[in-house]
Amino acid sequence: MKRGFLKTSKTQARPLGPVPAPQPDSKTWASISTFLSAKFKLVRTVFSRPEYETNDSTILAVPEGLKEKIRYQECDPHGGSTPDCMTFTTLPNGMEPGEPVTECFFFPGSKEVFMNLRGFPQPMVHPSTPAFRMAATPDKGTALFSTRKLKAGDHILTERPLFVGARGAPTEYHANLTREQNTQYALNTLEQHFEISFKRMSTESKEAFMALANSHKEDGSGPLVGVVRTNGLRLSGLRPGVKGDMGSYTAVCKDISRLNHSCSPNTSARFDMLSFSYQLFAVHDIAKGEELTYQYTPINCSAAERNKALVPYGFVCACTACTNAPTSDPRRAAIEAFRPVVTEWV
Ligand SMILES: C[S@@+](CC[C@H](N)C(=O)[O-])C[C@H]1O[C@@H](n2cnc3c(N)ncnc32)[C@H](O)[C@@H]1O
Repeated sequence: MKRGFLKTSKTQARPLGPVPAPQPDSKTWASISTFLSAKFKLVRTVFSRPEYETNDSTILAVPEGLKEKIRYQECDPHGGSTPDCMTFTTLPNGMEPGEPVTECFFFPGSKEVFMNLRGFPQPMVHPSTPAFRMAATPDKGTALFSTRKLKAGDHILTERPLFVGARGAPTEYHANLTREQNTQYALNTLEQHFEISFKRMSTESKEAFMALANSHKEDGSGPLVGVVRTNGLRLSGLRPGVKGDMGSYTAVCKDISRLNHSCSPNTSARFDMLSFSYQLFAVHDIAKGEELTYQYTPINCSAAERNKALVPYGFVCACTACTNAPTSDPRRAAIEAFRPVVTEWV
């Protein structure tokens, strides 16, 4: 899960929020909205991605973000696409009214990954007995709890995401703006793209989406970008020919996104392509009533490194591995040292 942000003094000191000029002149905004609603406008753009993965509270997009050039053609904000166009679409297609569907904001080629899957879409497979409930905690907001004793490997829940989208939107890079201003500009553009997907959601999905936590209220993120950054699970491998970070999307779920972080999580999620849904499994035996947890960051590093990575989520982890770092850190370092050997053999 790539998540949220921050109320640290460091962050608040960062001059991102009221940046003077990425609210460019009205002419520039007009050109963005023209771009979004354009039918035939051919715009050469650069891909500048707000840097979600930084381990500090800085969000940087450009100029390092000039990683990819996209050509837009006949972009239809109401859905549909051409082969080289960003796509706003609803998946799976052909669902009965009321069945869960996902609003998607895709790069070229991702929708086709699903449409070309033999047998797509398949029905979602749910666990035989419900295994979780959502409840408030005293100190960690809303959380999920097990409603029965679970064994490692047990299926806890299945759900289709509310939203799956690119983690950054193609934006124009303005040489006359500062790095921070371009970052803000990229965030604003991303918000506009997410708005298109949001408007396509059912009322129920909109309510569920906006009810999710937002730890990005003070860093220049718009309300939709804030929710996505706080709650998105990384979803990789959906961009043919694009590897690594640039090939991954973010997925926001009504229930799974309520899982709080632990450095010793007791669940793991997998995305099932054919049913376009996440399935959550227990990775340890779990007692009835125990909180279900998930890892937001890599966990085989030191407590200090983990908590640095968690800064964007706006909390300090108080799990036992963090509170017993002198004991836990060497153990995790030993596991990490051993891991490449295991990987080689499996
Ligand atoms: C994806 S949401 C998880 C669900 C969230 N608790 C809610 O109320 O919807 C991420 C946010 O939950 C909170 N959170 C998650 N794990 C936490 C933890 N271990 N300790 C304290 N707060 C946590 C943080 O506010 C974080 O930004």
